[in-house]
Amino acid sequence: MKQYLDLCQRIVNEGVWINNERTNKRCLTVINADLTYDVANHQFPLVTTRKSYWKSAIAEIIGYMRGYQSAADFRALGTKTWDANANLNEAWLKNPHRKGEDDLGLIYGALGRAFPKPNGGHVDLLQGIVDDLTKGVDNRGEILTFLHPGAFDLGCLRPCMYEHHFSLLGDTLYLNSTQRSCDVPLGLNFNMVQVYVLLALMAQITGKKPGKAYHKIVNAHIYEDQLAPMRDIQLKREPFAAPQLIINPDIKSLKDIETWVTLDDFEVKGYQHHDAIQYPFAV
Ligand SMILES: Nc1nc(=O)c2c([nH]1)NC[C@@H]1CN(c3ccc(C(=O)N[C@@H](CCC(=O)O)C(=O)O)cc3)CN21
Ligand SMILES: O=c1ccn([C@H]2C[C@H](O)[C@@H](COP(=O)(O)O)O2)c(=O)[nH]1
Repeated sequence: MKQYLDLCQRIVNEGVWINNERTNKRCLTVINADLTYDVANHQFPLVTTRKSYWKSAIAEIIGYMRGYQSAADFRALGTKTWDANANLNEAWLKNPHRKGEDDLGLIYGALGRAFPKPNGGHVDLLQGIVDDLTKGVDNRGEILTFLHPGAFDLGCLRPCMYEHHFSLLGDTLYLNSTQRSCDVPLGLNFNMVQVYVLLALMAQITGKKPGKAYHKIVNAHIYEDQLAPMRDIQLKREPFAAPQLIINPDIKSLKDIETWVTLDDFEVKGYQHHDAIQYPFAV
């Protein structure tokens, strides 16, 4: 939590105003931030200085692991966070590749679970990583990437957290996640949870111990209409102690995640938080 608040404060203190053409909003921006989550010691990085909708965050990462490409599937799992990008994003609505209501196109897991090969066919990157890690293999390239520059016009949004690199040291699993663009008040509140959960879940289904997760952010920003509530309300609050995330121990394979897992398989204990703050969302 402290590292999150430090980043927010750093943007307020040192950020540079950059005009963003896609959203037509100015963003107070810094370059480069490195966050670390101690998954081994259950340091769940949930924001406490406002109410965080952690179930939505977990629904997103499960949807990515399943290769979802429809906002309707994300809604069925328990989050409406992809509705605006599917159905209100002007550029995407005009894009001839959009297949109608709720279609997101080739985003995130739709690429990571069926990454097109230059010589034809696809590779399921996530399945390959799970198979290797289960056997104790780390080939120094256990990389789940959602980034395919040739597919940018085939999806509603380029992936923000675009790469997850898994590593084994003995039977301890590590994760390095990279994010190119980060909406710190809204997106990061979710992305921290997602990096933590991705390492915890991958360790659980491959029979490894979770170690640390390292989260690299390149462009970290606060949109102009989010600045006042962040600076004058959220940053004035004292954080509470970190809560605990409990994951159903019956989740034992990628198949389980693909077939029966729901948000009821995740529980947060001891979540003390300040009141909700509704931040504007830039489409
Ligand atoms: N501008 C922008 N910021 C983002 O963080 C973002 C995008 N666009 N587009 C793609 C996804 C969608 N994400 C989202 C979308 C909405 C919320 C949001 O509205 N969060 C509210 C309420 C969440 C709820 O009720 O479930 C929040 O207070 O956190 C968060 C992340 C993250 N990503
Ligand atoms: O997981 C996510 C997804 C999206 N975001 C934010 C970062 C930006 O504010 C927008 C994406 O806009 P681009 O113009 O494509 O950079 O969404 C996030 O923080 N986390």
